Amino acid sequence: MSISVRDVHWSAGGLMIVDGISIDVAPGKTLGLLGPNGSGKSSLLRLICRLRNVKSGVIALGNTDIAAMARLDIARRVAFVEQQATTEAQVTVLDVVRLGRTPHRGPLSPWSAADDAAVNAALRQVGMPERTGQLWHTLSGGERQRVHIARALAQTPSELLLDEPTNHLDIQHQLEILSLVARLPATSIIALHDLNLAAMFCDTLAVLHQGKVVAAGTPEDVLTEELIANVFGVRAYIERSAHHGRQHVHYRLD
Ligand SMILES: Nc1ncnc2c1ncn2[C@@H]1O[C@H](COP(=O)(O)OP(=O)(O)OP(=O)(O)O)[C@@H](O)[C@H]1O
Repeated sequence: MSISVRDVHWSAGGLMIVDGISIDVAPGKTLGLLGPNGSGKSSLLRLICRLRNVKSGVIALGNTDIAAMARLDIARRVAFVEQQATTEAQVTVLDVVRLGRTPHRGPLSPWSAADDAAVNAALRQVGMPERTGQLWHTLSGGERQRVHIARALAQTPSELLLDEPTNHLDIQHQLEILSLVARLPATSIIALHDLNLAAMFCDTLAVLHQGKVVAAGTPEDVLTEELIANVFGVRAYIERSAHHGRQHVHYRLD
């Protein structure tokens, strides 16, 4: 496995927020992390890149327990696009995306052609190659989100963690970003609220509820009317899309 989470617990404020979670993501695959607000998705992503330390259990990248890895080695392979990530105001798009190269450069090493290539490729992938000189604070919400994704791509990660990356994006860019992530050679975990986009673009899904995994597997196995009722409290009708062949959720108001 590329990412392996084994019986991980994490608590804060006297509450067990990640409560015995186990998930695996095979190399190059995309896992969609679903669950209601407050179910523990962001907390789990922070544990996987060791922004937080597990209380118990093991998180491994490849065969290596991240608790035994140097922070720089984690940063060289794992990129994280956080929800509502902030960036200092007086920087340009190019400055932000260049930050993605930081883990790969020594304190004295000059900026290289490889760094340039990674930054330019990342800007192209999110459709922002013409915006390099624009100041961060003048960008729209969706443009900021795409620049943060470009920063993560410039890091050339082998594991990519995205916390609600479609926030603020118009539908065209939601589809483009998710299809880009699904095609990348990196192993990805994407926290998502849109069940239909998750079914379209993810190889597997894991559904969290109150800090536990309550369903995991292919979108077809996971997205059932019963699960949606039990976890999200919503009535739904599910069919296989005649257009893309994946599960499609229709929400019911009756
Ligand atoms: N440091 C902390 N101290 C106290 N409670 C915390 C802390 N971090 C997270 N929580 C709580 O843990 C729960 C899970 O939060 P988390 O952000 O992981 O949920 P989420 O599934 O990502 O939610 P959303 O879909 O709303 O983004 C929430 O109830 C949150 O208030």
